[in-house]
Amino acid sequence: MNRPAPAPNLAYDRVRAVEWVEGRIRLIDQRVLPLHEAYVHLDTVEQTAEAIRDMVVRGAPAIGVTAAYGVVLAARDRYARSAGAWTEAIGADLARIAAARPTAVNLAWAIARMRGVIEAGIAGDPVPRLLVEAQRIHAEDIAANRAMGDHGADLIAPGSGVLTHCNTGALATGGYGTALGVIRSGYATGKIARVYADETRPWLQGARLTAWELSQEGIPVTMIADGAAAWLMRQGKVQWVIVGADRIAANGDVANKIGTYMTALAARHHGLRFMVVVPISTIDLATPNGEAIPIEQRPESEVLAFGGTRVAAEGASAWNPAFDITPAGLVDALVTERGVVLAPDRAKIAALMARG
Ligand SMILES: CSC[C@@H](O)[C@@H](O)C(=O)COP(=O)(O)O
Repeated sequence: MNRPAPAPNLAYDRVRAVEWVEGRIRLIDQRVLPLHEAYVHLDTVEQTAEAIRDMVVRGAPAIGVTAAYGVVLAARDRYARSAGAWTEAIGADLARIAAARPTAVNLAWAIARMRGVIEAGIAGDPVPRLLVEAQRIHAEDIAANRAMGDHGADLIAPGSGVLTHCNTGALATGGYGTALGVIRSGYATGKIARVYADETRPWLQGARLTAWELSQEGIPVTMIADGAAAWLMRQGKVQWVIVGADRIAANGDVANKIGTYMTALAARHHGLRFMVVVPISTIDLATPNGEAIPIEQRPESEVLAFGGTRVAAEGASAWNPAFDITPAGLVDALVTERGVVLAPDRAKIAALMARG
């Protein structure tokens, strides 16, 4: 049951989480979607780091793309101040952007790639060369997402139901999406009949962002409270859980949005399959296992309050890790632009990365 090719005005073509527009970074403000479609413009490194930290832009690949454009802003400023000393001075700016959020390795990966271009030597004004590199990173991410969409959809039997967590779509990437890219491709080819989305407390990336992206394209999406996931599985409504990741360690352990681990546990208990969809830039061979992945702790207020109003009883405190670690043993398929790794482990991941 093949569905018609997607219309060009679909959400993933229209929506760009991050764009370079007339010498500035333009971000769609993900804090206020879907109620408002507002944009934030960035001119400086400080603004770039703040926008990443404050979740104006979020999602590992989108953070990486934003960081790359942030390096262009930094170079413009440093070069204008000192054409002779900008390459040393920019080091502090790179460190500042890299420190904005610790878990998504795409941030450090994009900055390292931009640093490589600087260290290779740029004669004269660095902006044109660095902008080309940032735009390459952006375009490569979109192409990777398209390839992952096809690889992941191939694994799914026609007419399946799937559960996803957080937002991994056009908003979280350069465009199209990782796990949501597989869902887009799977829906277009009749593999996926129904999508369930965890609301994803406390930021509600599922309810606000995933539901917004899918409903604009006419892909049926049913929201569930995060705590309903195991019971949904028990009813036989889903055959796959499909998620993205912020970092994959060398042994295949997966850091992703808090709540991912419990869906993986529940999937294994119910005999369902668990798919993790990432670009190669999310795999970090320098991190040996999940225990070595830094987990961002976010403010208590995100859990204690809702929409700025305190909902937890006075006197309660909150523990608010933004991510958790799913052990590699719970992952059935790791999907990348280079192809699929079933039951990923250290040796298979090393082989995937060596393929280049
Ligand atoms: C393609 S996005 C993969 C992950 O970055 C995504 O699942 C996620 O956990 C995002 O967390 P967020 O805190 O919204 O940046």
